[in-house]
Amino acid sequence: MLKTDLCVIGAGSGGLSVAAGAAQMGASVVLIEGHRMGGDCLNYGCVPSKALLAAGKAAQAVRAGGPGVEGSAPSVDFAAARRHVTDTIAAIAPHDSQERFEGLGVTVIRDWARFTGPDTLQAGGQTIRARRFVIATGSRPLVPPIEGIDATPYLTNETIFDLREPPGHLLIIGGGPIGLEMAQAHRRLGSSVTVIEGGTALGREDPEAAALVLERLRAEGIEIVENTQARRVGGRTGGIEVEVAGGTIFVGTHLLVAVGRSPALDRLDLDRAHVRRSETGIDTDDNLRSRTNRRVYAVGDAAGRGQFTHLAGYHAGQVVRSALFSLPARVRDDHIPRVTYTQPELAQVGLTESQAREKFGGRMQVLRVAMDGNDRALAEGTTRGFLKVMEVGGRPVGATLVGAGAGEQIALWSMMIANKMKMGALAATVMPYPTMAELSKRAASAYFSPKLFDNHLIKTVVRAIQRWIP
Ligand SMILES: Cc1cc2nc3c(=O)[nH]c(=O)nc-3n(C[C@H](O)[C@H](O)[C@H](O)COP(=O)(O)OP(=O)(O)OC[C@H]3O[C@@H](n4cnc5c(N)ncnc54)[C@H](O)[C@@H]3O)c2cc1C
Ligand SMILES: NC(=O)c1ccc[n+]([C@@H]2O[C@H](COP(=O)([O-])OP(=O)(O)OC[C@H]3O[C@@H](n4cnc5c(N)ncnc54)[C@H](O)[C@@H]3O)[C@@H](O)[C@H]2O)c1
Repeated sequence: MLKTDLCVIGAGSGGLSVAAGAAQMGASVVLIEGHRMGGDCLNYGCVPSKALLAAGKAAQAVRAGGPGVEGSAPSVDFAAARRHVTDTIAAIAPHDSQERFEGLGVTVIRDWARFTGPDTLQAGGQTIRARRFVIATGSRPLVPPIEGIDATPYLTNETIFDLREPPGHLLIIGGGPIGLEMAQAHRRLGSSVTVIEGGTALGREDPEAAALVLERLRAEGIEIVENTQARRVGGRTGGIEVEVAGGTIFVGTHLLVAVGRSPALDRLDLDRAHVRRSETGIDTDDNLRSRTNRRVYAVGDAAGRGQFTHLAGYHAGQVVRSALFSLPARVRDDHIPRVTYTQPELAQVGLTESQAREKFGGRMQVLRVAMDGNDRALAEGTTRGFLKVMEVGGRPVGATLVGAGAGEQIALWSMMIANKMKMGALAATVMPYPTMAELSKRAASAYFSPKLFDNHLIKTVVRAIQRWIP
């Protein structure tokens, strides 16, 4: 019997952050991982996908050329691109390793954990009794019950990065962030790509911003069919068929299934711990605490409140605060950004325009700045894109950015919204010239300009003062 203050199940983005934080603050911590340290983000998610996208971006830069440089067909070394993926994972892995966590004083057990009671679980041949448990087991690719799927070879995010040869023609079911990031990376590295999307591709995003991304993907030669449900799949690697509603058959060499993810909870024997599930994950209150077993918390994808590494990290901070200090930790979600790392990038924080309109009606105004008015964008030749800021009562309630560097620039709006800052804070900030960051400053100017420049009273006062001063 191992007794501990905190037992964390899952060593991915959320679990590792909880374990590191709690151990460094003096709690005894047991961390249990059934598969790879680092979880999905490091091994099968964010890291390999961004590394492959970077390789695709390099190929595209050659293909497209640039100011004064004519484009030419790139010579793509797929094995080298794949090496970049594994090297990037290897470079980050020590940070998430068993050795590092043991160095922090954490007891690491490599096994699948399952509850045996409300305050006990079993892993690695041991029973662990803990004051508090944190379920950080992440999510798994959802495989829809499409006819023929069991008999057809398909890839998911867990296997696509293992391909040794570029797919000749990659068929992708699902036009969400996974589907589209993989579509662009593979297209740029030389594959033909068809995306089959049941609804609207990037359907959660601002439609105007999503349209810019889709336009670019299509211009690069990716076939994207929307409002088309995959109904049946068949064939074998090299000759895969996807039949859609209406009877059309798409033919390719490989199939990627990217239709969403479901929480990984089935191995846990939750019933034994009296931990109830919700539709999307563990049923938790605003402290991320199970409503049915107060010893148990959930973070990250397992909490069913969104699927992002930075969200898992935010959850971890809140849980450490609550579990170690018994402080209330109401989680928010209005300040959590998200970025789709296609080129152009699409970034969102807070409410989209339509959500803000629905919530605030006429009290909300949209401040819009186009990238083609930004001097740096003109110099770089990256003028497609825009920033939209949804403002209510002098404060941003949402921001949408599409274009080069959108993921970096959204950070400013995340800070504004997280800290409920007013537009004046941005107006008082001096941005270096020429940078894309000036785009955000322009949004603040767009807010203040009418108040200053279209104001009859100000004009009258200025004229009066000018008449009086020597
Ligand atoms: C292709 C792809 C690209 C992505 N890109 C991004 C991105 O760019 N930015 C971003 O923010 N997010 C991205 N995500 C999402 C991100 O990867 C997840 O939101 C994040 O990994 C969630 O962290 P987590 O700690 O909840 O779960 P995970 O990182 O999945 O970790 C859970 C861990 O728990 C272990 N586990 C499960 N059950 C048990 C058990 N019973 N006992 C012991 N161990 C167990 C698993 O083996 C796993 O290691 C991407 C996801 C995918 C699939
Ligand atoms: N850049 C990032 O931060 C990033 C990147 C990748 C993944 N993620 C996370 O992972 C999550 C999962 O991503 P995802 O793209 O798998 O899921 P998703 O839910 O975002 O998109 C899946 C898409 O598949 C479509 N679909 C479902 N069934 C279908 C069918 N039978 N035929 C055709 N289309 C069908 C849906 O309409 C939807 O548009 C994301 O929501 C995100 O939180 C984040």
